[in-house]
Amino acid sequence: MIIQQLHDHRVVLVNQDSFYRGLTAEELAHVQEYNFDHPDAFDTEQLLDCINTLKRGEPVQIPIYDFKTHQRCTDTFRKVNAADVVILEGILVFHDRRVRGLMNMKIFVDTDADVRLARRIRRDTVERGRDINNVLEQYAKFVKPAFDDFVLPTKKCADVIIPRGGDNHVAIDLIVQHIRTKLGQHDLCKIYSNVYVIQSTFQIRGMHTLIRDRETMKHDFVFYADRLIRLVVEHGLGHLPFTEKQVITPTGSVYTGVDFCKQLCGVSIIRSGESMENALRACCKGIKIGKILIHRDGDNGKQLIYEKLPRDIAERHVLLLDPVLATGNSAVQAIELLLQKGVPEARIIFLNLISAPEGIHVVCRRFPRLKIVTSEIDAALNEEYRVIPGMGEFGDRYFGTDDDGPDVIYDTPLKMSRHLN
Ligand SMILES: Nc1nc2c(ncn2[C@@H]2O[C@H](COP(=O)(O)OP(=O)(O)OP(=O)(O)O)[C@@H](O)[C@H]2O)c(=O)[nH]1
Ligand SMILES: O=P(O)(O)OC[C@H]1O[C@H](OP(=O)(O)OP(=O)(O)O)[C@H](O)[C@@H]1O
Ligand SMILES: O=c1cc[nH]c(=O)[nH]1
Repeated sequence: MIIQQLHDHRVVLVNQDSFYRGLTAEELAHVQEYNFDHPDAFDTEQLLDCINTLKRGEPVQIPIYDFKTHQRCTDTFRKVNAADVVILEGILVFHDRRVRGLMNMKIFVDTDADVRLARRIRRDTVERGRDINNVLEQYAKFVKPAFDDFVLPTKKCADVIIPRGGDNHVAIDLIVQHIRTKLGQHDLCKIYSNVYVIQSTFQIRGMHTLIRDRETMKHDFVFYADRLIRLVVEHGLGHLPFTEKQVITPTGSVYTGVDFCKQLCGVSIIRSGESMENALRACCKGIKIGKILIHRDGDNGKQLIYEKLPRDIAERHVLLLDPVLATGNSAVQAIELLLQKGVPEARIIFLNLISAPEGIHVVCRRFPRLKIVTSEIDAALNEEYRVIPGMGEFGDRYFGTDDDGPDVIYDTPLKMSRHLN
């Protein structure tokens, strides 16, 4: 049902059943004694191989198991293409810790025992050519004990437990929604749960097209950068905690809403970060704004030159402002300083227009509790540490210093030299 509703070629299904071992001649001779519900009945190593291959983005050949002959087809396989979402289903998929470790979301479908038995009788007599006595015997001897020993205990490993199985339309809708959201996200958001890319619209794409176009003049660059910055700031503020608040409307009715978070502070990384201050001030009346200046010297050398922050910054939620995240070096320096000043990592929201994947890896690995809010994640950094496709030097384009000869060349740029020369 999930796959039907998603109707998306980026979703594939893998059944644990396909990994049933074929029975040996000896086992076949005593098939009534064979326990098909024991974890050993599956080739879990092969299942692990297949899922790992799919997770690497490669297609796999999955065996085909015949429930009537208890054998695998020797010459045919089912090809499963590389996909963004792999749904693995089966009665014992949570038994092996290694298999569980490969899952991003674990769903346990909880159904009453009588429903399970009734379904099984119907299926095995109609689809698998068994008689009812045989089904009941197998149930009592193997299926029920195995459920108690191997299936039920794994219920606690699940992230979500769904009662009533396929009849639970609300649960299925929720799962489908969740997968759709994940499919719409950038790969880095799937890896790091603390990275948020604002939902793209054609308006946003249009603004990005303008600020990235090298033909765009300063006036338009500033106008569209400001519009995008305002959206990022509004989105970032949405990640602050809130408290519930009730007000009385002019009709005398109660409106239950929320109260904005207090104790905020903006911190801009000079110089480009200062372009984001107005948007923050426009949203948060009277907000205090601190400044940090970092000197970029060569590829790695970063030096803190200047900082001026509110004395009580440790008690505040900090909105760190810098429109470009490239190598992440400037951001790391600035965040380290905030942590030294006693700001808890989880209270820092880094607001950003364009991020390079390299910078996201660096910042997220080092500060997993901080949030990054950005409007687009670009493809990469080039060998000169410029964001590609990028928008060139943000600061020079925004502040109009991009036609001063050597200053536009990125080579070992010294932030300070631009400001002091
Ligand atoms: N008699 C018999 N039973 C088997 C054999 N292979 C698997 N089973 C039974 O089939 C069950 C697993 O099959 P599944 O089809 O995964 O069962 P399910 O997941 O509950 O239901 P489906 O939605 O129909 O797949 C186990 O409970 C086994 O008892 C077999 O070769 N012979
Ligand atoms: O992630 P990183 O590799 O550290 O690069 C990002 C930094 O580069 C830009 O500033 P720049 O040095 O160009 O100075 P500017 O703000 O004065 O333009 C940008 O505003 C960041 O601060
Ligand atoms: O491409 C880049 C990299 C760092 N800073 C910028 O402004 N642009």
